[in-house]
Amino acid sequence: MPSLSCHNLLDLVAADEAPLPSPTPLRLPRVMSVASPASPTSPSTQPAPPRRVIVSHRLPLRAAPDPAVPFGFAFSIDAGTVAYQLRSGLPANAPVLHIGTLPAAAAEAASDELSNYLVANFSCLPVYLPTDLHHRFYHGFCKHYLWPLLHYLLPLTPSSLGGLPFQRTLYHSFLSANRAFADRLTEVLTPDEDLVWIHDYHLLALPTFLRKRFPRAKVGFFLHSPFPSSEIFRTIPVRDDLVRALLNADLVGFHTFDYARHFLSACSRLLGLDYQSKRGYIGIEYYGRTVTVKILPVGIDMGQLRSVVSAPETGDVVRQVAETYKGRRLMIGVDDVDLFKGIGLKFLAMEQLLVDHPELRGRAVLVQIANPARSEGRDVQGVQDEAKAISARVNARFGTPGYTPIVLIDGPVTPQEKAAYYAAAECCVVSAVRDGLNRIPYIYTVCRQESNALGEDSPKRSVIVLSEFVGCSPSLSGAIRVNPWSVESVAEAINAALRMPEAEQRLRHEKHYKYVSTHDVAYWAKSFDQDLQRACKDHFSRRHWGIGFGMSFKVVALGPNFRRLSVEHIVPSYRRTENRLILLDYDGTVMPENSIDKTPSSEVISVLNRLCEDPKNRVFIVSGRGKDELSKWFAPCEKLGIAAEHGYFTR
Ligand SMILES: O=P(O)(O)OC[C@H]1O[C@H](O[C@H]2O[C@H](CO)[C@@H](O)[C@H](O)[C@H]2O)[C@H](O)[C@@H](O)[C@@H]1O
Repeated sequence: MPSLSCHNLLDLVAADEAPLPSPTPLRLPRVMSVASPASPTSPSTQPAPPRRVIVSHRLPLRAAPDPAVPFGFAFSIDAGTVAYQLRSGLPANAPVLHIGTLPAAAAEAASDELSNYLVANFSCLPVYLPTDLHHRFYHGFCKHYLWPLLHYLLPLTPSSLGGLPFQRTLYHSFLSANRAFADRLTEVLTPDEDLVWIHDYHLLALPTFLRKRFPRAKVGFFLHSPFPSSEIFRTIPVRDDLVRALLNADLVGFHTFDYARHFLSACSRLLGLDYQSKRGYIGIEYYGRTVTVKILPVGIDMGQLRSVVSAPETGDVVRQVAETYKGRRLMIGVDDVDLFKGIGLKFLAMEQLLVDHPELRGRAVLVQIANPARSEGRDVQGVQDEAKAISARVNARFGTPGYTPIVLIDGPVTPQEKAAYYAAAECCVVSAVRDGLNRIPYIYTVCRQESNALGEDSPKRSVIVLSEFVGCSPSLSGAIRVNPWSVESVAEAINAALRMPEAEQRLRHEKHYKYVSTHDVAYWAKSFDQDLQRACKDHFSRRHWGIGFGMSFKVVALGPNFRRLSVEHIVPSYRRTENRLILLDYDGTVMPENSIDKTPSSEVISVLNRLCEDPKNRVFIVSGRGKDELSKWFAPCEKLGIAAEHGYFTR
């Protein structure tokens, strides 16, 4: 029976954590009129659209140390983050509030004054996590357990490179951090108005904490990482908690059909839940709520990228790069340094290319830009060491004076320099062994199209060699798809790319550009935002009951006419009624769920017979149990109807 659950039980998960410093309640109005900096002010007669609360692990901020300014850091918006870019798809006059942690460098600056300053100037409300908790949450549970696992890396041995085995204490840190986000939201949320959009796997548990406090809150969640096959996901010791947490959102978004499919199969296999597809929407029925599943990959910020590509300094670098690699076949790769980007495999493919195609020696060049590592540990060091070792070996084997086949750039590279390399390269190689989406091929396509640095009239063309294990693969049908684990196939794909006739390159490029430029980040955000509103439209007409303890908390949503049965209601109705149909489930209804002897007691038989004696009654037992067992048990109740095996047999 639904009951209001104890408020404190969810907090028990943090029992073995040092208590979080109790946040001084922030003096912020629940509804704030902080509009997006880019937004025009709404006309005073029109009510502002609901506020959008964007929750991500990190705030979309940069922080440059500067002792001369208040708080010791010069803060600015980090326009390269999806959390910021998505604003372009939200209604222009909708207030926006970001919630997340400070940039790592500025963590020590935490204070209430800073919070007020960041809200007033950037619409960013920081979540302050104690350093140790933040470290165990992010570098411990997130980066060394959950993230590798979502990318199909099982921690087979305690010393596995990259993935650590599940540790309950780290999981508790993860929950504590998620709870701290919920605490912050609780201070400022207007639950019946605001639309909350949570981002990525770091905050997978947040919907449960939030739903517990605000049963009617409008909550969307987008997973930027892959959702792996349920065979992988079900190895997580707390798998049910995490699936239930996602189901506490109203809308759950994925980049690809496959990720959504794996999620649906995890719901089915772990919780026995089914889904329905109606009018293009996938819905999972969960305790009276319908959780909508959305499939739409993130896009890029076209306006921002265009301004980088068209900057005069970018044009200068494009010409320099073109000059440096004149007469060569230039390819580009840009990857974060982590286990899944397959940089080492890419370099091996480059070596294989030069072995198999001597005519490309002295000509083919791969410029590989390594973005700074986002994580720490032996795994990241291992990737860096391996990349350096393989490139050094290939360069020693095939390099000649003035010719270096693999140019590894692992120092800082400005967005303009990156754009210039993309614009100058005739092919882009992405060989990640697993990646949620990977927007590099999108950025490459746009840079090739929009740069005019090598002459206005030069025809636009590009070729992409793309791993089939990354999320953008299904949307780039003109790419040469490869299995990155097969070094020979990648080498052959690169060779095919370099030999592709220009006309074909142009056709493929056009197709990609058309897709990328129309499915940009604004398109994605707008679509998610609209679907979130649609998914929450019934919230007001339903009544909500919280049930379950800790991470298994969920909300039961009931229609307005739904009443809890009570003896006071039933008896007068029963007496008034002339013709009654009484359908009784067996296990858990007629007999207690936990009774060891499942045979109906003599009391049950007698009550059923008394009900059946009344000529106004028709009484049925409806059960999944077999017909033989039920007919034997209820032989003494001759007038009782039986629907056995979920109605397949009736008596
Ligand atoms: O390293 P983290 O702080 O844990 O963040 C994980 C990654 O987040 C971003 O990538 C993810 O979102 C991208 C856009 O949806 C998607 O292309 C990518 O596949 C996802 O992994 C960020 O861009 C990465 O650098 C982070 O590693």
